Amino acid sequence: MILDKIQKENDIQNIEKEDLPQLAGEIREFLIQKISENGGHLGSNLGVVELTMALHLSFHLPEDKMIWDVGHQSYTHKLLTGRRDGFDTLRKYGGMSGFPKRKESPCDAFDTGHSSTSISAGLGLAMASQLKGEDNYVISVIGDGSLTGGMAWEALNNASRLKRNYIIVLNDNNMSIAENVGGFSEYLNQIRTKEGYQNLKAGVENTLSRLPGRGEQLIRGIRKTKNSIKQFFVPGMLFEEMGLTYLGPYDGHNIDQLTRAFREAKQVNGAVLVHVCTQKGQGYEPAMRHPARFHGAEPFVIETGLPKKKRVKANYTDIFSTVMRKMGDREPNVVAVTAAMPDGTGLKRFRNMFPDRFFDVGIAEQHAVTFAAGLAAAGLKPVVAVYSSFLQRAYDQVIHDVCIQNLPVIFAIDRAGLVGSDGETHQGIFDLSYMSSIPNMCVMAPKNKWELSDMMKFAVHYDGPISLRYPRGEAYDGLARFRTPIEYGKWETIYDENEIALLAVGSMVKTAVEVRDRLREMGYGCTLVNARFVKPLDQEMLRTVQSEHNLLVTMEENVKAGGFGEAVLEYLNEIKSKTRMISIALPDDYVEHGNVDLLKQECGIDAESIVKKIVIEYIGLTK
Ligand SMILES: Cc1ncc(C[n+]2csc(CCOP(=O)(O)OP(=O)(O)O)c2C)c(N)n1
Ligand SMILES: CC(=O)[C@@H](O)[C@H](O)COP(=O)(O)O
Ligand SMILES: [Mg+2]
Repeated sequence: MILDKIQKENDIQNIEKEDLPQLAGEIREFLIQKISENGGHLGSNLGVVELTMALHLSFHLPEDKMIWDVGHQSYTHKLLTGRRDGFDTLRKYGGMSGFPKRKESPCDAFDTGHSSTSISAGLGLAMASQLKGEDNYVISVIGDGSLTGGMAWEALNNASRLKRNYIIVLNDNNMSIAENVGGFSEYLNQIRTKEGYQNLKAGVENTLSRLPGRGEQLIRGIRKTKNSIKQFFVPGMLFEEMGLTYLGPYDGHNIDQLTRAFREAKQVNGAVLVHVCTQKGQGYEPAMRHPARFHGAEPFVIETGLPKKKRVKANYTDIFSTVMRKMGDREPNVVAVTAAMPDGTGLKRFRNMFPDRFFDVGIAEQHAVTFAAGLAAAGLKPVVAVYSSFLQRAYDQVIHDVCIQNLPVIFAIDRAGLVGSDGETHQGIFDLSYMSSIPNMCVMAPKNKWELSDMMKFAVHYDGPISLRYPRGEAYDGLARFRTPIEYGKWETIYDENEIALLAVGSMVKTAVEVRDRLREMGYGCTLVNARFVKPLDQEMLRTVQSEHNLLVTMEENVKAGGFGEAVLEYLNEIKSKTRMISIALPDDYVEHGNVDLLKQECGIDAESIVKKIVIEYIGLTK
């Protein structure tokens, strides 16, 4: 196998040119095999095999710096930098990350995970090299989807300042996770297809030739000053006018063409954009046919492309999806907004039924929030469905555009809590803190699948900003008989006893049920409160509960700092409570990738760890 010859970075440069296509084939086979076992981002990785090979043939690592936007497509890069064995533990606890990590390899120049950061980071690295007088190359690889993010354009706007070489590779596969959206995407689309380009060219020439007197002259002038009219009228024009050099478009599966392009790009003094066209899922039929499903795949059967495990129970996203569909029927003012995640957030069904009331704004969380604020200011009821970690981007928009004006925007925050194999960048562990810190924001979390539906119904009639968070994965279907109506700022008592009171938020109610069962087996009386509202707190209930128990235990799947436990503690302090409290929450740290149950154990928020902690504390209290 040619792949066996790749033991470390730059080894690819010793492979014979005629063996490169075979190497590409072996890499694809390897990736399909490993991702079918462990899950991972298949489509994007299959799409960039030749592009990554060409980059590694053209640059020298780790001196040259490659930054992978989002980083979900960095698997071939990992393979070519000596991390083949890591694929056995891909995205597992303690194993290799699915994203670039500086701590994993000196060849990973910058950590990524959230989109549209690579140009800013690359520009920073290039500018630093310029200041230090270094002569290495810096390359940012960004997808067409990630180029819908405003941050990428903020960086491009700055790139013309650079006086040394800096290469931006636009990997254009005409897809985000779902179809890419927006004007720029359509522009690329037109250029990419030969027909589109020909039409554009003909159109431009036509228009110019109709200009009285000077049209023909203008066309001749353009042809003279640029080596072809194509170069002038492709997106290059846009980039060139921004002070960048544009090269392309190139066939992203042709290693020869790509290496020649990079040779040319290296000659440019300043920022240069190399436009490369690839096919998502290249080389694996099911991934080419279903790019969204194979963007991030669960383990699957290679022959059929079908998932290895059949999902039996509904997850929270499914429940949200159904609620939205029904709400769309009943509430004509409800509109839905997503930042490039119609599949992941479950809005696809709403989109299909109410296309005019559905907005995919691209990977643009900040814009999504302010856009929703605009919709709300005009009397509509926008639901922004967004992953917890991606909403971090729009903190100021939530404050400045939604909450100061007290606008009725609903934030449906999916993937809130530990998400598992995507790791640090994607864990949704801050939203309770950042949403509760904002005046006017109401913060809720459902205990089970029915409560998510009830909360959405409550939210749609609530006149102000409101957020509800729910975790990735299977929806809890326990505690079905506890379905008291949602009342603003009121918690729900599920079990009422003495001694210890568990005050649990959202996903932690399920854990609290288990904790309570174990404590009761040990002979402790245990109250269980579903703290539905994190903000406002149910102060009335809290006052009563603290007076009737010896120990309060708050439980949340969120970092401790600024979370539910701190809010409760603050109130207890305010009323000069003497009742002892334990806060079960995530540590002041980033949580790496791995199985969620394992991560919970590591973080001490699983039932067993909680019981141990409570018992030690309680025995100490009652001695
Ligand atoms: C801020 C942010 N929002 C959403 C996502 C989820 N996300 C990951 S990859 C992706 C699509 C990226 O499209 P593109 O850059 O074209 O890469 P491709 O998958 O096509 O290779 C999205 C929306 C993210 N990682 N970061
Ligand atoms: C790379 C990225 O940001 C997404 O593809 C993310 O991995 C999706 O996560 P889910 O699998 O939870 O939808
Ligand atoms: Mg893309």
